[in-house]
Amino acid sequence: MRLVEGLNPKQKEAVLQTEGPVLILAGAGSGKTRVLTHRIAYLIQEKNILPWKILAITFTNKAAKEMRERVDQLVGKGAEEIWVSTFHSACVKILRRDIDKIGYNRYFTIYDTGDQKSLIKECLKELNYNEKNYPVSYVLGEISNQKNELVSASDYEKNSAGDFRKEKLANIYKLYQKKLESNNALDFDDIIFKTVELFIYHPEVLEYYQNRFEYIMVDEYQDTNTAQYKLVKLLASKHHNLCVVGDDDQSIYGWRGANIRNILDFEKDFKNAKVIKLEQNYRSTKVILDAANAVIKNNFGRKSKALWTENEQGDLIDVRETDNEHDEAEFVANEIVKQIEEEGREYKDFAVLYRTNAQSRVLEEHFIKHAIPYRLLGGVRFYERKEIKDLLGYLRVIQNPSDDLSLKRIINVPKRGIGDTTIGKVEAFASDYDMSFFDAIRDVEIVSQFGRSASKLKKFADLIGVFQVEAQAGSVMELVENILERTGYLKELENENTEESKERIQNIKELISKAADYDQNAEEPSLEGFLEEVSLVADIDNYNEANNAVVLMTLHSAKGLEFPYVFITGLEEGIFPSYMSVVSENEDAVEEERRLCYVGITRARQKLYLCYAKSRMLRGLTQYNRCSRFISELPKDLISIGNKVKKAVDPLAGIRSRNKVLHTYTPYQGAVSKADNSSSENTPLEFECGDLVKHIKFGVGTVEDIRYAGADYEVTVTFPKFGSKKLMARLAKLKLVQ
Ligand SMILES: Nc1ncnc2c1ncn2[C@@H]1O[C@H](COP(=O)(O)OP(=O)(O)OP(=O)(O)O)[C@@H](O)[C@H]1O
Ligand SMILES: [Mg+2]
Repeated sequence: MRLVEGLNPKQKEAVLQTEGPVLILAGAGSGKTRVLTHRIAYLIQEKNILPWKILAITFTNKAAKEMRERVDQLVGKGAEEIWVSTFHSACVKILRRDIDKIGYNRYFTIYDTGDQKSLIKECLKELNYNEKNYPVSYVLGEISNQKNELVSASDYEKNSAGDFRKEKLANIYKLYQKKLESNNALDFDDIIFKTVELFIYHPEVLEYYQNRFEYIMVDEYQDTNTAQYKLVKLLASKHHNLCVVGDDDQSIYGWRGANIRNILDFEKDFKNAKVIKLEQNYRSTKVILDAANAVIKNNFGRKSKALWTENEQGDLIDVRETDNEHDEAEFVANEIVKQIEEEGREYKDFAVLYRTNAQSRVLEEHFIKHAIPYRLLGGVRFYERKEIKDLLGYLRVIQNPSDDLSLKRIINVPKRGIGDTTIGKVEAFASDYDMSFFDAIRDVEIVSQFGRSASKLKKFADLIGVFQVEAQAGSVMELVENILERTGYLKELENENTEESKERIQNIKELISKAADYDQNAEEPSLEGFLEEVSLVADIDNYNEANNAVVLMTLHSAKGLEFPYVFITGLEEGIFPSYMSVVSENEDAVEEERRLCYVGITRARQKLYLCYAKSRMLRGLTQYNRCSRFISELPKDLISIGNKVKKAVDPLAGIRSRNKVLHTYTPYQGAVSKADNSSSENTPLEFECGDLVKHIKFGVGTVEDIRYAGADYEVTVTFPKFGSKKLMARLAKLKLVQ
């Protein structure tokens, strides 16, 4: 059988065991993803299962695409009919068919974080709550947690009775949800939540999919949250042919609600589950694998696994200490150049990983200096740029005129003389009569009440009406070009003729080519399909292996990928493991960081570099951190300490002792006026507005305001549990949190 050739006996067993629940629990690089691909091919080719009866869930769209290509290679045609997608894409497909049953219509918009924030701000304003007491990101995080746990706004309200703060949060959650509904919009968490809701309230819909998906497979199962788990359970409860693969040691999304229990309790939840362990690693050298095992061994409460490999011993792990982040970046750049020149490597063989996106800037600078081509995943995303969001705003309104949020974004962009007062009036009217903004301005009689603005509103509504007709014709690219021209958006940017406007025009061109690309390649191109694709792209989806460039990304993004050479940078206490995990003294948080480290190490096939800097300037603050505990957990015989490491500090000595993070003070440049500063000998504070600080009793909070007050500063801090507090900075011993 060609399909199982080249698989080891355990992998073969996992492919052949097609019936009933199966858990493939295995360490990194043991071929889990490969097994899934072969399993799909086997089902189609050997078991004659129709491709459209198979559902495979992957973690990124990129992984989905790759899996489809691999299946294509293995079985030839038919692969396009398999549902291989992320949780979100699969659910959007399901919702587009039946969401009208739960009070939305199928042209719903998907809101990103920026949209969500705007909506929360509207809610706070309407409820008359102070943003300082209810910081937007905090509120959103809280709502997201609830949705991931399948707690609806009304359930949350019931649970919060008697708790003043929770009651307020419940009010925000309720209003936020009401607004989403009236805008016919879903946020990211809703996509899963609403699908589960649809299945529960409309068993006939569930039954349709239960019958359809005879075989279900889920990759990276350790990172599913409660809502996703419930979804899978519902879908699989008829045929029970559910195969999940995962590695508890690679669970790195606890902070996003992922529940490691889902994998550990699989055998309890699915009776007669067959558990298959894969123990041979095909990816990495012995040295790299031993290092990964040595680090993860320090976590408690894991299912023990013995990962081994037949691969060669390989190079020792290169541990580098540098003086600062620039030396670190310089080392990485030089090493890449050296490997390329001396070993005949290619740029795409290298990945540089870090804990937070902010660390990429210095690396980029040095790569540019050395003319090293690189691709950066993360940072400010293309679709979050103003001009792109404006254009998408138009597209969204054309597609879903109930989307008040997008409509308000574009109604006066470019300027067409519709001011805030008019917008306020229309909004009040629409809300009184429970209609959408667009319905109000589309109605001639209603519009006539708005005096001088009436004709402008009408003209705008007509323009959208024309675009709606044009959208039916199908070409998204033409629609985008028409919008740019007829609204005068492009002309305005051209007239501006600044560096910034030129860059915006470039971005717009990029959007046009994306639309063209979509028109050509989509099976059935439509505006709705284009918007969906745009909303669901993850950073990692933009990573293209064919590009010969070094890739820079966070450790989180690197999950599931592999590279011959891997650098992990910033291995310092307070950076990685993160400051929050170190100061919280919460062992679970440190263990999650350690799993992230395990993920990072196991991305490497041939050679691994671990870098740390004695000092690092990050977000305007210089820090002196000790070398990460993860380095000290490596056996000495696996590492070589490179030349640049100053032997004066033995990186392996005393690291396990409690680590201290030192910060140098940077002058505070916020609310204090110059006069105040010059008249004072006061030492500046180590934090400024927007920073996180820690208070012994209240915990971690956000600095909202700082005022100079004689020998000290009066600082206003909002704490998630305690609300807003005014504190004297030194007296209260506020400490900066990274
Ligand atoms: N039986 C095998 N023979 C040869 N190569 C294999 C075999 N099984 C897997 N590999 C290779 O090993 C590497 C790792 O496989 P894969 O990505 O499927 O592992 P994984 O368990 O999904 O890893 P991760 O935990 O990082 O997601 C890939 O390059 C794959 O092609
Ligand atoms: Mg995998």
